[in-house]
Amino acid sequence: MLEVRGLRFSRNDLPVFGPLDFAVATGEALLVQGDNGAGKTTLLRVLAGLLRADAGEVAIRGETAEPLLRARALAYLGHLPGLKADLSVVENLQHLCGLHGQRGSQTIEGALEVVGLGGYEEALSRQLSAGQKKRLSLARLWLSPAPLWLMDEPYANLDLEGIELVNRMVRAHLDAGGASLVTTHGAYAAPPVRTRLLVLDRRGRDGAPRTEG
Ligand SMILES: Nc1ncnc2c1ncn2[C@@H]1O[C@H](COP(=O)(O)OP(=O)(O)OP(=O)(O)O)[C@@H](O)[C@H]1O
Repeated sequence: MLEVRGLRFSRNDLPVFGPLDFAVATGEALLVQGDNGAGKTTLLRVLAGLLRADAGEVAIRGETAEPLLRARALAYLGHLPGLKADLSVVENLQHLCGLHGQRGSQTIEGALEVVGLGGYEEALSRQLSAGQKKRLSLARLWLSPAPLWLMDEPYANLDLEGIELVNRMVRAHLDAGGASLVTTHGAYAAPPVRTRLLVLDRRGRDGAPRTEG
């Protein structure tokens, strides 16, 4: 699904990560681990095409990841929910599905039930708690037609049931032929699925990242 070769990123001439080489197959999750500041978010933002790498190649299903292909193939769940505060829960999902597309087999109402937000359809997103906002972002991911999920700390702000929800969603997505990258600094759970491990490490900045799995 995803193949990365020699991927390197620096800020103000200071290396953040890389060069990194890794691959994620269909049906697999890649767990990206590292301490605060190790570069996990930066890596996901580079893969999503939101930041430009200094060097390296990213291929999706064997094709160079040009912007249009990234837009079709990747769904990014970031730290910030990217919601419109004055739109309702349903309106937010309609807006996001308009921008990013929608899986034919899913409805907005169904996705809200999946993430435990049934009954909140008309609530404004600014009225939601942090965990409920995360659940709304997860509903957006659930509706996305993209096969590769980039999930930045998906467990943050979630209660135990929410952690189980993320695990169920990742498992279902992989079973349906998807793949996923999940960052964690280790304080949260990890999906109990077939998982590769990529450890980003501040020592990686001198060119020695550890890749396992
Ligand atoms: N917008 C920015 N401008 C300048 N430096 C940044 C910016 N965002 C991140 N950094 C720096 O880049 C490095 C990697 O940050 P990144 O957010 O990728 O780490 P992380 O592994 O996701 O951390 P955390 O676990 O705290 O979320 C850090 O040293 C951080 O200070």
